[in-house]
Amino acid sequence: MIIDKLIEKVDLKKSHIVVGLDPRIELMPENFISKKIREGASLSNILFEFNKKIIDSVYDLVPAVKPQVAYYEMYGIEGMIAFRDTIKYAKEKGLIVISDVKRSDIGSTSKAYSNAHLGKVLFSGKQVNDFKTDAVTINPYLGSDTVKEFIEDIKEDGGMIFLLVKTSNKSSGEIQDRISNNKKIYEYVCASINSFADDTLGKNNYHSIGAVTGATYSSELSQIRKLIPRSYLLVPGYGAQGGKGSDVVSGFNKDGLGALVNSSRGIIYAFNRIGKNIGESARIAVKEMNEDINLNLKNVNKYRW
Ligand SMILES: O=C(O)c1cc(=O)[nH]c(=O)n1[C@@H]1O[C@H](COP(=O)(O)O)[C@@H](O)[C@H]1O
Repeated sequence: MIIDKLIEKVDLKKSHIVVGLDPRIELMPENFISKKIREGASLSNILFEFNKKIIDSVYDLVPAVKPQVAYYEMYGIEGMIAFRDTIKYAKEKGLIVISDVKRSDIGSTSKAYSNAHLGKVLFSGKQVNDFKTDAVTINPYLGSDTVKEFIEDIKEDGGMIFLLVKTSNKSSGEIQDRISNNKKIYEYVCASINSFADDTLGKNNYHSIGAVTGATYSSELSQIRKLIPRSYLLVPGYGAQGGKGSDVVSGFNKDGLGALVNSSRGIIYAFNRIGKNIGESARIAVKEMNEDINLNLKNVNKYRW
């Protein structure tokens, strides 16, 4: 099961970090782009090579990466080639890949999304789902029938899903914090996560249905941690969105596990702040972030190692 492999890698690397692979041509160093263009590189190759520099510099320090599909879709077919190649390469380097696709639709279409990213699609005896990954993000606000399609695939194949619970953006409260029958809407999502989780418990006592909860809402993070104690939390919002180590510790359990903290821009574009090349800067940024989170976990007696 991916959840157990994930925890194994967290322990091996002593890190709770997910590096977000959100490539944007206009944010990459000009000399990197112009060199690639001179060499005749395709757009997909430029995007992939950028990600490869990051992966090569951090794969021994972190358990997972998270490519957000929008940053590939916006570059058309070339972008999606880079998405496919990035997933494959990250897996080859021993990383867990969380594809941030935020999918969901009516049941039959959810099934197609699930096939695309977690399940199997055969044509003429060959697997053709190029984007097969370890875990995906899901938008649960369409209801349980849409989520169940993904759950069938993870039960069969061992993958993981992370349901959006309390997102990191400014207006996430407009709907997610609304109260109905004395409960916030996101609390209903937590209850549904607990009900979905049967039969997905791994050997480390965490199940395969995780939740996305932003670092930018620290007190909600702490509440959600208690509502879904056996779920792994994916916590974006560290760094570029203002989240700090002290904000994310409430997402962890007493066993020192239970949360993966994502940073994308703060790591992949760290060369702007650190002034070394893309890879070296990303490595320094990851080490700093690891130290920050681990130190804060020590302060609250949740440091595992
Ligand atoms: O599902 C996500 O990962 C996600 C959920 C959320 O509530 N907030 C959030 O920022 N994200 C994603 O996490 C990443 C954050 O990027 P940075 O702000 O650059 O670290 C982006 O890929 C976002 O799409």
